[in-house]
Amino acid sequence: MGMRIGYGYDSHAFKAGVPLVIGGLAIEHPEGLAGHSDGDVLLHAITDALLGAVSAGDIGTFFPPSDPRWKGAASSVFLQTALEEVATAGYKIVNIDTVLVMAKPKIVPIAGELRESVATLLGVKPGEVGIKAKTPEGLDQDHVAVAHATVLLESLGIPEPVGAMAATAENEIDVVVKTLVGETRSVSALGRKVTPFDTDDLT
Ligand SMILES: C[C@@](CO)(OP(=O)(O)O)[C@H](O)COP(=O)(O)OP(=O)(O)OC[C@H]1O[C@@H](n2ccc(N)nc2=O)[C@H](O)[C@@H]1O
Repeated sequence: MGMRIGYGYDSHAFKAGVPLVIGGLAIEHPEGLAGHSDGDVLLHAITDALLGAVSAGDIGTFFPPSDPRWKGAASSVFLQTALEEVATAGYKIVNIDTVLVMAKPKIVPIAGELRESVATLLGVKPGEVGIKAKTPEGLDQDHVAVAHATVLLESLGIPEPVGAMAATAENEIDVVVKTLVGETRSVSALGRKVTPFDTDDLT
């Protein structure tokens, strides 16, 4: 059972007159996050963490900021694509952890709702999502929202392709038959050389 780790990061500037959406949740605030899409900094970081975990590129390679199709797009669309990449690679989410760096709004009072929203979008349990926040102290970045995300994946344990399994089984049956009829076995099922068994060794 293989495991893989992914990390994602994003930043967006605050802008007046734009709705604030974080983790798929609409939040009451005088400013929102400027972006080509809905500016959901948290979902963008999570999307990149998922894509990175399966070495599938990044959000910008799938959804270029230059492409007018993604203007004002809901970031759940990007997340959905990343989830499909994870499933196609044969993995599922174990847990995810995030850090939001922003002066305002305060995240702790809405962390429970954020966790529920992100968990629903990811198809995991709220207890498998971490939501934390930091004030950008000493960074002079009060006009910016930053998000970091890490994700742990585990293999779904999808068996080998049927053809390969059949070939292995055929090889193993061949070895068993040859052993039963007394033919000298010189190659194992895995193709490694095996020292021929000599009955004289028993005497
Ligand atoms: C979600 C979207 C929807 O259009 O827009 P926003 O809402 O953030 O504006 C985009 O996917 C948001 O893509 P994002 O990846 O954050 O944008 P950028 O940072 O500008 O990177 C765009 C592309 O350029 C690549 N890139 C970026 C910087 C750099 N020095 N070298 C690069 O090769 C990135 O890997 C990415 O593939």
